[in-house]
Amino acid sequence: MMNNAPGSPRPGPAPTPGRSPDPHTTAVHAENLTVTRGTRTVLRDLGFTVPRGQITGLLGPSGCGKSTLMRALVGTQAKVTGTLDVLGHPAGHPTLRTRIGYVTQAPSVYDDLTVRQNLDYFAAILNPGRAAADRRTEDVTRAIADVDLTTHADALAGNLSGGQRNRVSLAVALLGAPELLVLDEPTVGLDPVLRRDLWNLFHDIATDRGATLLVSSHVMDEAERCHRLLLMRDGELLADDTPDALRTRTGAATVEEAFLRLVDEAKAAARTKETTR
Ligand SMILES: Nc1ncnc2c1ncn2[C@@H]1O[C@H](COP(=O)(O)OP(=O)(O)OP(=O)(O)O)[C@@H](O)[C@H]1O
Repeated sequence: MMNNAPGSPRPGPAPTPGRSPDPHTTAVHAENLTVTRGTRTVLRDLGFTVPRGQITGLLGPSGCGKSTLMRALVGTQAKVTGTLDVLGHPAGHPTLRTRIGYVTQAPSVYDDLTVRQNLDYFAAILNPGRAAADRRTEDVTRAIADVDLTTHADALAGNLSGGQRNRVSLAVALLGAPELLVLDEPTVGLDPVLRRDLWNLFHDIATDRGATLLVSSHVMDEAERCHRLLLMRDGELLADDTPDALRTRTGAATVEEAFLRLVDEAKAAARTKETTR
């Protein structure tokens, strides 16, 4: 749990025992989560939980605060206040480093190394020493196959397409078999076949490995592929529900339509509040 003073440079542990849901079933728990960037409050008073072993989609228009929320979760965002627990620890806790895989929007790969060399490098950081050499080779080969880059394993990362480079970053995140994968818009720039294959991989990772995935997107049709959704707009949470429940509750045929109805409801509520002041 975390209750940071505004302006603190990093989320720091300040446990409040007994208030969080069971960390065996809950991967992320947030209460009154607020983030300031510069002089702007970009996340306002968020409260939600992310269940373990499922895919939760973080959806909302560009600039609504998805990346900021992900940065707060992995402990790289300053000026975070409120409660944010991740895998039973305050966000940013050192023991979380090897338990979370985080893929940013900008692929973090070395252009002058091949795909395999990139993976070998990160595998050596995760599992150093000669004794782990065989395990590293296995892990690297599996991660490259997971993201469907086996035929490009010996290509220089600098010669790959944008989508392929994104997949190298994803393979790096998969190396340590993380319990929580935080993926910031992983399907941007991918063709429909690769998008489908990646979503199938996300489901395999959740089902076969029991991992939790938090995947951001501003493409609403990807919402239908998630077990649960966090719908955001302007730094606020509009909904925390399953796609089915959202459609039923709003009487909408699609999640996109449900989102638009929730936006209209929020605007109407804000107008009512304004006129009754
Ligand atoms: N360094 C910064 N200083 C001040 N404001 C910032 C900074 N970085 C981002 N912001 C603002 O914070 C808000 C949330 O940005 P964020 O990148 O989290 O949105 P997003 O939903 O991930 O957008 P996208 O889908 O385009 O990546 C935006 O309004 C953005 O302008």
